[in-house]
Amino acid sequence: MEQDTTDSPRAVKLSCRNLWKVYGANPEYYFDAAGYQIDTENLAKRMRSEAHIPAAIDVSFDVHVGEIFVIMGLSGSGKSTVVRCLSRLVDASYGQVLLDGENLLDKSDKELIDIRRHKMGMVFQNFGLLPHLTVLENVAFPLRLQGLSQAEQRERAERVINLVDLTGREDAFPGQLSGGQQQRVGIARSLAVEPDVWFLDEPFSALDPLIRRQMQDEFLRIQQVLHKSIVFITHDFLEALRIADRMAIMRDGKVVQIGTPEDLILNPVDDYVAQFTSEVPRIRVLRAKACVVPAEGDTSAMVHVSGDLVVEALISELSHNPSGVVVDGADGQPLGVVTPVSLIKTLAALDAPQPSVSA
Ligand SMILES: Nc1ncnc2c1ncn2[C@@H]1O[C@H](COP(=O)(O)OP(=O)(O)OP(=O)(O)O)[C@@H](O)[C@H]1O
Repeated sequence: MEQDTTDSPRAVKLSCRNLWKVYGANPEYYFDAAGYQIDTENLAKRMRSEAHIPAAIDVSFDVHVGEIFVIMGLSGSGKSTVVRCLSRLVDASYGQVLLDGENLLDKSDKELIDIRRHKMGMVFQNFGLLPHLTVLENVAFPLRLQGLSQAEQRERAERVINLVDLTGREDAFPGQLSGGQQQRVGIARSLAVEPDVWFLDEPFSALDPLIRRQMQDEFLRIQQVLHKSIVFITHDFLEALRIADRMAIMRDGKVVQIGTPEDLILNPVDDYVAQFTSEVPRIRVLRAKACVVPAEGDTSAMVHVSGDLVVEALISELSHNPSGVVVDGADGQPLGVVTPVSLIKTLAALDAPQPSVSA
């Protein structure tokens, strides 16, 4: 059962409601105007037994304005299917995809082309550049489809090429660029249309680790400037941890948990989620407020730290203040204290061994 462990009041940009994508000869058979009559689990089971593949099963989540929403899951869990349904590159079998409150599944092909050209940006793992066009021409390509004048195409393309730090390479062909540079062109091209929502399907996974990290930094820098509403697929929890505001974990077509990376690490709903987060150093995620114990005795001489301080930095504070620190909440009121011993106990409890996932 999907669980959203966050409670964010931010405005919703894109909403996915009870979305199903079923591959097979006759997916419509399972749904009527009133929806479906049997429970989700049994319906998916029945589809599988009747030579259909339920690739997305009753998927629901919201992407807030300006948010980076990450989807993770093992191979075949349905991540790409969901994102393709959101952009209607494939048609969902059932459910709703609301962009600014309007259901994309009700739109005509013509309306959709327009929405995709003006409101959506997409970046894929294999870059998808046109080899016979230069960097400038590749980036300007969607603007040509929009019917912008040559001058406007050039002005906008140059602006986004500058944004991804490729100024000076406008006349190069994709084959003359490194993988990282090619993906920068892909990013620039998807941003040229000034999209409202931005879909990125494992955009950095073909890059080697060092370049990948640089591209993540670049991506975060661009997002700080542009504040797009983003759906980002990755296999890599450390990547998710760096970039996600919130994330969904998928398994066998279903969303099993939605939350901040910190929520997922600290409160995984099951072993599958716990397994994804097991490689993450807890001290980079855990915050002081999650480690407090009640104060005993006089704390007036103790240093105060913010409840949002990550434990990595808290350890450094404790090395200078071995009797402990007072941890304050967002309102400035003390939540409790952390001592070296209480912190070791908290971390030891979190690092208890997790059972492995087989899927
Ligand atoms: N065109 C298709 N026809 C039939 N089955 C499909 C089709 N596309 C995807 N599937 C199936 O749907 C399921 C979900 O696939 P999907 O590509 O969405 O997974 P994924 O989580 O994105 O995987 P990966 O991480 O390997 O890209 C898989 O079982 C896949 O075989």
